[in-house]
Amino acid sequence: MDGVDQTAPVNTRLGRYVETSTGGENVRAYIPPALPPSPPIDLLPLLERLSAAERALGRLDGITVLLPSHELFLYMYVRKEAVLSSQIEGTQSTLTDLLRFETDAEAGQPIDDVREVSNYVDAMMFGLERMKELPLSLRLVREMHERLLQSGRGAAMSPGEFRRSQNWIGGTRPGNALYVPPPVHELNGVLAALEQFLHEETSHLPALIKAGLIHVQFETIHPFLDGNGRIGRLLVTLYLCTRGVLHKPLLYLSLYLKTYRAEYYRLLQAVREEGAWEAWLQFFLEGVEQTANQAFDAAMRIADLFRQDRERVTERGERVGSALRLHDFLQRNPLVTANRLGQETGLSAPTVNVALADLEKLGIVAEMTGKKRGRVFGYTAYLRILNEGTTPLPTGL
Ligand SMILES: Nc1ncnc2c1ncn2[C@@H]1O[C@H](COP(=O)(O)OP(=O)(O)OP(=O)(O)O)[C@@H](O)[C@H]1O
Repeated sequence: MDGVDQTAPVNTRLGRYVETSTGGENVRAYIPPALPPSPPIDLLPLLERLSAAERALGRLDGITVLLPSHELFLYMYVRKEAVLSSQIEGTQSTLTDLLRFETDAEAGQPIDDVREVSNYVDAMMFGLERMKELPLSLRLVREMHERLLQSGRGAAMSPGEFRRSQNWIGGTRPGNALYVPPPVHELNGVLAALEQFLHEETSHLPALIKAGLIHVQFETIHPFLDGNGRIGRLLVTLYLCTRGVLHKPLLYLSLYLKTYRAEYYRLLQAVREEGAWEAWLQFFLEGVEQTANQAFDAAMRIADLFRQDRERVTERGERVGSALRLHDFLQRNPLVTANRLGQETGLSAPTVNVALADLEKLGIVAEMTGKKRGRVFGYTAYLRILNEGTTPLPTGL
């Protein structure tokens, strides 16, 4: 490398640069060394954070036993993550838009935005199912990517395929980019090494630490033309599931990474430029702890809400059976059309209408469109908990 001080100690955590030409310009592309970092991660200053994150994660994982409705929570949580993760990417859809889209009701945001979020849900659900038959691997990552970009804006960005052209991050052209990931001819090598690290057991690093290393390495490689952030965030959760740290995919870091985006990007950059893995890991573990605690707290509040609302419906004493049936259905579908409620619960249209009016009087549901036809009902307090943190940022942030 030019300009390297030959007397300075070599930082073996750093990779190498190669000249490559793209967009008519010569740029220096970075090739990261394989994981784990060498010299090894200094775990001592991380221990306190690590054990706090592990505790929080264990508590969250425990709700799958504690909470009878954990499948519902997971179902909604996957959707919330899809909204947040897609907002990082720039779509303005809200959870309500997604749920409306899924109930065939009109969404408030451009259809492309909502479709993108819906594709993300699809990619996640697919990945979770596929992991039952295939180990976490490059193949699985590509298959998820194919679903993520299956339609809408992403369709032109080679869904399911690792890139065949040079990309860059930050800046308006390769020449002024913040970072240029590995050139195409080096991709196979760095990706194979990453795949190997997904399965290695000789480093004896804690699974959470490894999840943090894997995320950064994936972003540094940036193997796709688009969707690297979303797939890289998903990788963290799927990895923790394969390692048995989580029994259900309940941890999603998007809100944390969105909230502290500038710091997040700075730390990614510092790993590459200085080998500053420990600083990144501090930040990552803090994120795991915060996120796991928030998710646990939300799950508990949701369980309480369901119980209290059930009691309120029962105490009313009139037409309890049909109102409870609707309440039950709304827990799985907090946004639903009156027509669908009839179809799914087997109740007649007049019975559904009366039960809805009862639930409205109790303040449990509210009509969302203000229209006479195609009415959509929402389980408002439940939606409020689910929507926490998902209000889109003003554009430009
Ligand atoms: N300086 C950087 N070095 C390495 N990776 C970076 C850097 N800045 C950002 N990134 C990563 O690149 C991701 C964005 O890549 P890409 O646009 O392909 O993904 P996306 O899923 O379409 O977008 P997003 O992550 O914004 O939702 C970021 O989420 C982050 O993980």
